[in-house]
Amino acid sequence: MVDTLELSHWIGGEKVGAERPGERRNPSDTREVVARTPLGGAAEVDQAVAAARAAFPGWADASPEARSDVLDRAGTLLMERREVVGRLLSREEGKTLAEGIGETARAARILKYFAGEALRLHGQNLASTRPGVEVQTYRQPVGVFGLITPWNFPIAIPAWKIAPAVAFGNTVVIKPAGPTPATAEALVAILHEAGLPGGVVNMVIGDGDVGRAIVAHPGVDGVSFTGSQAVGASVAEGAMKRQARVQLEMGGKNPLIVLDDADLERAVAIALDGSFFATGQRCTASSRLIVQDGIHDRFVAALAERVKALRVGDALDPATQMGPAVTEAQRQVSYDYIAIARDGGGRVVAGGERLSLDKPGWYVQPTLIADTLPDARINHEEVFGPVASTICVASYEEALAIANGVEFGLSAGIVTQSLKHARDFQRRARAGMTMVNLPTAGVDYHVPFGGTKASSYGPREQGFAAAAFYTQTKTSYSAG
Ligand SMILES: NC(=O)C1=CN([C@@H]2O[C@H](COP(=O)(O)OP(=O)(O)OC[C@H]3O[C@@H](n4cnc5c(N)ncnc54)[C@H](OP(=O)(O)O)[C@@H]3O)[C@@H](O)[C@H]2O)C=CC1
Ligand SMILES: O=C(O)CCC(=O)C(=O)O
Repeated sequence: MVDTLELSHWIGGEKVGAERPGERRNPSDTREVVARTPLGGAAEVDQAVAAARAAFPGWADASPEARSDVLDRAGTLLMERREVVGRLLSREEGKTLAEGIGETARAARILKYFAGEALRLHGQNLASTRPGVEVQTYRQPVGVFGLITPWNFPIAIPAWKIAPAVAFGNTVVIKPAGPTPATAEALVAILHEAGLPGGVVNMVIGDGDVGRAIVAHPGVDGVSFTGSQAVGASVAEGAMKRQARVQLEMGGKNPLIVLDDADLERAVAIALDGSFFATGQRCTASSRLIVQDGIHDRFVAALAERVKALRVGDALDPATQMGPAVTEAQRQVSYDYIAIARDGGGRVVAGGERLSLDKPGWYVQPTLIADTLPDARINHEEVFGPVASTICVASYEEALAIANGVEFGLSAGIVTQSLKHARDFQRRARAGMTMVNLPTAGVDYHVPFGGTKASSYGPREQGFAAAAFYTQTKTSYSAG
């Protein structure tokens, strides 16, 4: 039997919350309790915001080098422990061990990247329009940020919100997603072990009420949220009502276009990765495969074979290629959309049935549905599970119009050997990120991340773009 972790909130550098009525079960084997958790509410958010406010002046005035050193040490510790933390992540979230360890290493690199960015924050020196006057711009910390994170990247997303916030001198209150508090706590504990002063990063574990209390709190100067569009809209409304900064990363209905001239094997490998890795639970997942008629039948047949061959199983089993859904509810969403696609005329060519393994877990068959129509529900609503549909088209122009014809616009991909079509797609795809001969999912950490239309709102996240959200500009005029 494996250990059950006893989790705590982190407030002012202390572990708080001795009562632990909440529990998180292992989605690969629901008999196993991964963690017992406190369930915070408005009172804990109040305490956490007070701690963050108290820590803010000292942290904002700390030398960039001191802030950089903490992030660098935390990155080193996390990288050293990536196997242990990655294992916890996979036990808690259900992605495969390779994916869990890979995500943990990615979080460690994000911490180290922002250790560098802390030292590179810069302003501008300009000539004034008036003689004898100088103008300078500075980037200064904003204050306290509320960070509300989802379960699907339980360490990378907290890392890419916490790291820029603290690198640039802010303090934070983070609310991790209900299903994945233990992985988030591992990150917060490592930051403290690396020397982060108490109160700079506070964490309150709980449900949506904790998120609501953060959004409404007058002591929170900005909110960064990743999750569903419905909750994102309410977060934006609440934050804007009191003029707090807000940044939202929400869903996708990401298209992957496969043109006739694509290399078949390569196209199939790209679709398999984009649609099914991480159990399809990525906002960047390829859920619409838009395939030109000359390659369509061969592509569907070859992809169906690869999907059927995917080994679904316990996330910790090294032979597993796809872990379970994160929760029973999320598994049900996949089942529901398979039924919706069938009702809409789709033909299931792989998966589509309920899946029982030798242990109780929230397993779901990876499912490929062919012959769907561009305006069918399955091609407009985010599934967030291992379910992809194909749409057959006659031309590149038709494919592009369908790719752009949804309310989301996060990531969009094309597989082709035509430079002309690849370049045109990069220009005309209405998405925040375009991928040529690459899966729609799987992004770098040092460049901007985000979408258009209903996928994102506010300044971009990650990489050098993060400074726009986590700093404010001061313009200073001086005359000699
Ligand atoms: N773009 C992306 O990366 C992601 C998109 N999604 C999409 O969202 C769907 C549902 O996933 P889910 O995790 O439930 O997403 P939610 O939007 O419900 O949750 C995201 C985060 O917001 C919190 N939250 C919930 N309600 C509120 C509220 N009223 N105010 C403030 N914070 C709140 C959640 O807490 P708690 O977990 O405790 O409820 C969680 O920490 C998925 O099927 C998928 O379509 C999900 C994850 C990531
Ligand atoms: O595709 C990626 O690497 C990132 C995906 C992501 O951020 C998400 O699913 O929330």
